[in-house]
Amino acid sequence: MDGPFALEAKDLGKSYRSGQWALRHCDFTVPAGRICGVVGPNGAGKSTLFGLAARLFAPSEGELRVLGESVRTRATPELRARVAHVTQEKPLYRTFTVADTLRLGRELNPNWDQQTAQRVVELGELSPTDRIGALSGGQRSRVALALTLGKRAELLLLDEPFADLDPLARHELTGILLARAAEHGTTVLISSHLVSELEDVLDHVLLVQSGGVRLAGDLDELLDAHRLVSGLADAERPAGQVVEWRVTGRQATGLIRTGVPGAPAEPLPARWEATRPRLDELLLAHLRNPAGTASPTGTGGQPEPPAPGTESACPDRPSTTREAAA
Ligand SMILES: Nc1ncnc2c1ncn2[C@@H]1O[C@H](COP(=O)(O)OP(=O)(O)OP(=O)(O)O)[C@@H](O)[C@H]1O
Repeated sequence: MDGPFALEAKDLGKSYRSGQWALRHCDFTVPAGRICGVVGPNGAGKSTLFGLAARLFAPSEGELRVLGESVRTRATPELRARVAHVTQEKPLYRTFTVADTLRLGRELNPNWDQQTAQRVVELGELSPTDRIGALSGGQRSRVALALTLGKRAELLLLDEPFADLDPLARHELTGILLARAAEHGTTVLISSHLVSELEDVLDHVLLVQSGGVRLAGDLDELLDAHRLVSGLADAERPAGQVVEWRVTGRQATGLIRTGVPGAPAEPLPARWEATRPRLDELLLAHLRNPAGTASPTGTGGQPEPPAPGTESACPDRPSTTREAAA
């Protein structure tokens, strides 16, 4: 897909002082105006990616362009105003009141949207005189989101923004976020472990695993390019790249990448059933099979599926056979 891109990474890598690479050889793009989920296990490199995009630190190798500008260029106040970042820690001044905090937001941000910021705190029934230090974790998250939305930035980097919010608050704040993003064409990168809650929210996905980008692309195209299949284990298998394969008794099930996203899938052999996976099914199958062949950009070859009968590599499923194409 052509630009404009909100993010463009080429061979991006970041190592910390310990020498450990948190991200390495990452190539991906996120088109402007997308709501992009950044998902992956603990320690995968998601927060590091947000930190690079927010210019908290520089890449150790490769390049990352944010809203068309290299993150290696000096961060001017204008560039800073275009990006809002909520870190997992959501740092706020504990001695400030809610009103002080919003006032600071207004003074620091030329495009400040007081109405939206105030609405976010009022919906949480926070009083302007409440001290930040006396708020619960979820209430502090709400104030941090109020500051972020009030900034009216072009790119929102939200690292686990809803982690300590109750389901009602998550639902309500997601609604405000989406409405604001749709109205202003804002690009949103949002990391979360609550994948099933995100399916209706996202239109783009980055799956980060072990410091690499495992999958990246338009959500519908990625889902269209995969099929959950089930059939008899000894029958001719459907064509496609095997992401995950399980045999239980005579029954086989698996996740298969059927081809180029958007291209019609090949017809199934007789006696196989196929369904489009949900987002959580797609991601979990890829995550459970880190040696899988899925290419990071959303296309891939179609090697022969592996032969059935391989011993399970999954310690919690001893009676199940599971294979990932190498
Ligand atoms: N300041 C740091 N110094 C050294 N290593 C770090 C630092 N921050 C992160 N790392 C390492 O970089 C890797 C990626 O960490 P990161 O915080 O980006 O993961 P994450 O995907 O955000 O994880 P989580 O889902 O747990 O928040 C981890 O191995 C982590 O130990």
